[in-house]
Amino acid sequence: MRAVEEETDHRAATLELIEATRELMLASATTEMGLAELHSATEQMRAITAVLAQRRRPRVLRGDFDAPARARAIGPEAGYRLFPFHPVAFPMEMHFSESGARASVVANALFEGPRETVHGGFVAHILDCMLGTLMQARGTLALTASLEITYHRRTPLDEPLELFSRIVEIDGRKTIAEGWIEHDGVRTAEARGLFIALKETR
Ligand SMILES: CCCCCCCCCCCC(=O)SCCNC(=O)CCNC(=O)[C@H](O)C(C)(C)COP(=O)(O)OP(=O)(O)OC[C@H]1O[C@@H](n2cnc3c(N)ncnc32)[C@H](O)[C@@H]1OP(=O)(O)O
Repeated sequence: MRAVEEETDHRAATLELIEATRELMLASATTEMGLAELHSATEQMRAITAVLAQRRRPRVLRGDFDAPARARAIGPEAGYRLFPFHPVAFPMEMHFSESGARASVVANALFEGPRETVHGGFVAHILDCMLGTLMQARGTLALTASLEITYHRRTPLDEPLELFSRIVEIDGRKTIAEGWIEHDGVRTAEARGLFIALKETR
């Protein structure tokens, strides 16, 4: 068990490590260096993995459930970073208003599906995050029961994208939320999700 101060330092250091991991993933996936550099980099990476793997937790660290609600209480100027400890999750920071949420992102080469286009599965991931985290920001522990995605046009890589979500309807445990992605003011994809509030408390 770590002391509180040490725990804070440890989480901050983990955040930096994860950021460096994201940079490494992009550099690895796109490098054009020669054979010698590739072999040497692979050896160095395996050595780092061996050090980190000496002591592991079973799951990835996660943020506090109430953190999005705290950001929403402050207002749109407060940012909430999703899955900051997870190098594979899409990096995004959400801003909440009374009725909805928004975020600005750029998808790099790691998220490519069709050429120059964000993979449809990542589009769904991004939109599910926009809807699910909006639910969380409203203090509701709910899971996605269904998610319908409409791909209107390609969502481009390496371009600024604007993400939006809002609540459409609440009926007891059921909430319908919708979200969409815009590029240059044009909607590329949209989602409509049904969320069911869990009976149990956390
Ligand atoms: C600490 C950090 C934590 C952090 C936690 C952060 C969570 C963020 C979530 C992010 C989003 C995700 O990725 S979520 C992950 C992907 N989703 C999942 O794995 C969910 C898997 N499905 C389930 O677990 C379950 O099916 C639930 C929970 C969705 C619903 O089960 P249930 O609770 O037993 O509810 P049930 O009684 O069946 O249904 C309640 C009402 O909803 C209706 N209903 C249920 N499913 C559907 C459906 N697909 N389409 C239409 N209607 C449906 C029923 O007809 C019923 O209506 P009526 O008879 O009342 O009219």
